[in-house]
Amino acid sequence: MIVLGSTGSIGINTLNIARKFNLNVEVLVAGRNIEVLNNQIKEFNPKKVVIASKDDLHKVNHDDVSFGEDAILEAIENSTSKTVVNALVGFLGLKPTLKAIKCGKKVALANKESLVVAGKFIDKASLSPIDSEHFGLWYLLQDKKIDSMLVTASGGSFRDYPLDSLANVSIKEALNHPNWSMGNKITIDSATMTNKMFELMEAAWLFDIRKLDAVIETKSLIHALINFKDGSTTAHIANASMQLPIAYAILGKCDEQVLEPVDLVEVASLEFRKIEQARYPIWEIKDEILNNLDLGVVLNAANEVAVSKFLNNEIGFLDVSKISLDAVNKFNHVKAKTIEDIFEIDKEVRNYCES
Ligand SMILES: NC(=O)C1=CN([C@@H]2O[C@H](COP(=O)(O)OP(=O)(O)OC[C@H]3O[C@@H](n4cnc5c(N)ncnc54)[C@H](OP(=O)(O)O)[C@@H]3O)[C@@H](O)[C@H]2O)C=CC1
Ligand SMILES: CC(=O)[C@@H](O)[C@H](O)COP(=O)(O)O
Ligand SMILES: [Mn+2]
Repeated sequence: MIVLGSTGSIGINTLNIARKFNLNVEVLVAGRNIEVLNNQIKEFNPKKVVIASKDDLHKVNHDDVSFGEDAILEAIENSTSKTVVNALVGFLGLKPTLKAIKCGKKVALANKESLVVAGKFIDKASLSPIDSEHFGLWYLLQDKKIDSMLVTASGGSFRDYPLDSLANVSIKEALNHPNWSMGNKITIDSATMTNKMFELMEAAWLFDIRKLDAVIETKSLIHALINFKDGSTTAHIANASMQLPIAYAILGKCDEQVLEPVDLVEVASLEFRKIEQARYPIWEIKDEILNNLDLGVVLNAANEVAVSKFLNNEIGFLDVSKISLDAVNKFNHVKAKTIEDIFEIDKEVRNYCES
C-alpha cells in the first residue's frame, strides 16, 4: 500500500497495522519529520519516498526520494499498490484522493477534508472511511430502513471550561484533547466543534443521508449510532483507538483482535450532552451547511486559515469560529460546477480570510 502522511498520528497507527498484519508498504509520504521517516524506511523498506521540502532531501536515507505535491501524485500514478491510505491533513489531501481514484485504487480515507470540500466530485464507492464515527456507521449498516444517523463528539479541550474563559485560553490548553492523541489541526477542530461539522458533511456524502446529528459523549466510547425506522437504535462501541477503523479500511474485514473489548463494569457510566451554540458558535450554521454541502469548501478554507493563525499565536481561540462564520456568511452563494471551481473558491476564500 501507499501511506500518505506516514509520520502523523494516523500514519503511525497505519504502520502499526501494517506491522501487525505484515502488509507491504510500497510508498511512504511525509512532511518534515525526517527522523521518524527514516526509522519507518528502515523497518518497512518502501520502493519510493516523497517528502514536503527540497531542503530535507539530503537527510532522507533512501535512493529514490522526491519532494512536493506533484511528486506525491506521480508516486501514486507509478505505483502498483491497490490501496492508498490518505492521512494527509487539510486541503492538501484532495488532489491525492482524486489521483488515487483516477488510477483505480481504493482510498482508505482519513483526510476528511477531501469529502468536505469536494464530496460531489468524488466517487464514494472507491472510499473506505477511516474516521472513527464513519467506520462506526459503516459497521452498523444493515439491510433495514434507516431513519437517521448520529455521530458522537468528545466536546473537545474546553468542554468543561467556564464560557467566559474561552477568549483567553492558550494554544497548549487547546491542544490538550480529553480522549484522543491526534495532530494539531484536528485537535483544534475538535475544540471548536468544526470537526463534528466536517463529520456530518462527511457522513452526508458517504451514506447519502441528511437526517444527521451529533451529540457529546464524554468518554469517546460510543462513536456512532443509527436510528432505524422501526424505533430501534444501535450503537458502535469500542475503545478510543484508530487502529480498528484503519484495519477495516485497509483490509475490508478483520476477524483478529485489534483492540481490547470495552469493559462496561469498569466504564460504569456514560454521560451525554447537547452541543450548545454558546460554547461552540460554529454550531449555529449546522442546518445551513447540511442543507447546502457546497459550502464545505468555504468553511474548510476559512477554518484552515483561522486554525493556522491561532496556532501561530496571531488570533484568540474564539476568533477561529468567528473567521469561519464570517466567511460562510460572505460566500454563501458559491456553487462549484467543476472540480476546478473548488480550487478557485478555496483560493478566493483563503485570500479573503488572510486579509
Ligand atoms: N488523528 C486522528 O486520530 C484522526 C485524524 N483524522 C484525519 O486524518 C488526517 C490526518 O490527521 P493526523 O494524522 O491527526 O494529522 P498529523 O498532523 O498528525 O499528520 C499529518 C501528516 O501529513 C504530513 N504532511 C503535512 N504536510 C505535508 C506536505 N506538504 N507534504 C507531505 N506530507 C505532509 C505530516 O508530515 P510531518 O509530520 O512529517 O510534517 C504528517 O505525516 C486529517 O485529515 C484528520 O482530520 C480523522 C480521524 C481521526
Ligand atoms: C478519532 C476521531 O475520529 C476524531 O475525529 C475524533 O472524533 C475527534 O474528537 P472529537 O469527537 O472531539 O471531535
Ligand atoms: Mn472522527
